[in-house]
Amino acid sequence: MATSAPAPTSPGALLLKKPVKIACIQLASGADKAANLAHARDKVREAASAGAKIVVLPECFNSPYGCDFFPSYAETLLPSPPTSEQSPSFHALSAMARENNIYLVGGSIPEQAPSKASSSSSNPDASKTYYNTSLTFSPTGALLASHRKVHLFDIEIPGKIKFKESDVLSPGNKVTIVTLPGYGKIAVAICYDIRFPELAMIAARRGCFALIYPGAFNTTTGPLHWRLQGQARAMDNQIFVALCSPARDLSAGYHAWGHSLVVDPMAQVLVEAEESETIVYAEIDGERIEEARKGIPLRDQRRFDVYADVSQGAVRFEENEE
Ligand SMILES: O=C(O)CCC(=O)C(=O)O
Repeated sequence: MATSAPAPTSPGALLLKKPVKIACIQLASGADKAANLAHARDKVREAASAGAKIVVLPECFNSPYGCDFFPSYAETLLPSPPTSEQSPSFHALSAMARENNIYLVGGSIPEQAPSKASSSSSNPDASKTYYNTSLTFSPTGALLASHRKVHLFDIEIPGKIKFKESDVLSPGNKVTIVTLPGYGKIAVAICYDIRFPELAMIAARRGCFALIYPGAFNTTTGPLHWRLQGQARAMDNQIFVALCSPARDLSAGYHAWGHSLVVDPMAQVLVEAEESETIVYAEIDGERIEEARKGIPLRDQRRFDVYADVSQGAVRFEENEE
């Protein structure tokens, strides 16, 4: 992993080299992992048949969402590639990307890795570290990038919602920028990561054309902040933003907000789902980024003599080669 980055893309270059159709699959999943993977495969095929070349799945698409579920659904991803016993989801996602000739941002799955801490504890789970991890695959089925959720979802709004991912999960430690050959760069982060504008700003200043967040907001914070966060990250960075949620399942312990959406660089919502299973599509075009940046030229007006440029300095990031 690098701790500094190449110079940001120069103004004027088209960050998205050609228009592309993006799809967010608002997937209904349940407790049966194999069934979830099979269902995801059908829906990815449907999205690709409709012409999408970048397809996004939701956070924890192969399991119910909740701290109690992470250990039992977790898969081993390293060393990469894992065997199909270690990670059926890795192989299913790779096949979905390859079969449909698409870029696939594979939502997220619980990952388990050997713990760096001593395994002498009597608690068997103390020998493992768990992450909430998103895998992105190329149209050949090759893994392009892996993002471990950096900001864990630890909140308590009395009487409404309490969630503490850090009871079970460990945080990732980098910004993830993925080059999609033929198109340009996207950034991938997961759900609560969207609340930290620094991460989005770093990715945007490194030349991404879109920020992609598999997420699973809930029925308390969803109506308050989901769309607002998507529009805010788009507005601040003059970039496309896609948020992909699971469908809402009122029989599950966690009620996802749904409302998967795509926002343009002027912060206009191009498409937004309701709460049930669906696929939302948007045609996105790099000219829209240039238009937004020409009209409101934030990129030339920044005052790094007054405040720091968060995209420079001690930034931990990972970027694949084109
Ligand atoms: O930020 C929020 O309100 C929700 C975040 C969340 O659900 C998550 O990180 O999975």
